[in-house]
Amino acid sequence: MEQATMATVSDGEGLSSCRQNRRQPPAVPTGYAEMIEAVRLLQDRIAAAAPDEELIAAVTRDLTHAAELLAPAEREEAFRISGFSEELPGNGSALIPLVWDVVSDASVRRGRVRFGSFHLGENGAAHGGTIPLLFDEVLGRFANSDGRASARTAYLHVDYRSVTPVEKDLEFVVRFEREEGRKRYMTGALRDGERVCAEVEGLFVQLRPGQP
Ligand SMILES: CCCCC/C=C\C/C=C\C/C=C\C/C=C\CCCC(=O)SCCNC(=O)CCNC(=O)[C@H](O)C(C)(C)COP(=O)(O)OP(=O)(O)OC[C@H]1O[C@@H](n2cnc3c(N)ncnc32)[C@H](O)[C@@H]1OP(=O)(O)O
Repeated sequence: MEQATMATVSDGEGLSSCRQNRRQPPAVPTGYAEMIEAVRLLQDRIAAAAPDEELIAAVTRDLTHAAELLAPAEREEAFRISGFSEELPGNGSALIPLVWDVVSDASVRRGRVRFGSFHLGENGAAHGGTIPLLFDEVLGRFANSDGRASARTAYLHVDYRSVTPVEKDLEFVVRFEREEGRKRYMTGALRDGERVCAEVEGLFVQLRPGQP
């Protein structure tokens, strides 16, 4: 059975140390990645469809059946897989736009991302709320990397420079700018080829002991 581990960590200021829960990466069962991929495909197909009543009834029946199948497998957060497994594309979350080909050194992380029809706002452009969602995920993971104690997003400042197309492979770059005590400053950009779609600046603050 999986267990959250306790790690001794610095508070970043060298004044004291604290212990915070760090969950172990979950074991990923065979076929799990394919299940999440099927959810992504479903989200995109529903977003892109204008189904007739007969099709709506059939899809609703099958989705309800799938939800019933999953109900007995529900677990406490510490034992869940979706969104927590770095070995899965998009960390196994169907909410976050699909992220892959991530390469990183200590200060720069790059990767590719694709927004689907599920993330459409209008006129082929991604919904404005999905871009901070991507940035929170990729900046947040970088801010929490290399065994650092858990940090939460204090702010994300997003500049929308040009439209972000859905159903197209894009590139992102994230920089770990600096750490000041508990504060971790990050920047990033999302690009469609040479064109900058959005830029971000984010602050992540390390949690104090016992802080929820
Ligand atoms: C979706 C949940 C994810 C949870 C992640 C948690 C742990 C991560 C563990 C593993 C991670 C693996 C992957 C992570 C992937 C994605 C990460 C996503 C992260 C999130 O998506 S997380 C959800 C959204 N997030 C919140 O739900 C935060 C709500 N909020 C608070 O929990 C507090 O607000 C907090 C903790 C932020 C600070 O509160 P606090 O009491 O601990 O600290 P305090 O206020 O003393 O600030 C200390 C110094 O930061 C400066 N400071 C603070 N806030 C500032 C601001 N907004 N602007 C400018 N400066 C600011 C102060 O000015 C002071 O600066 P100075 O020391 O220089 O005076």
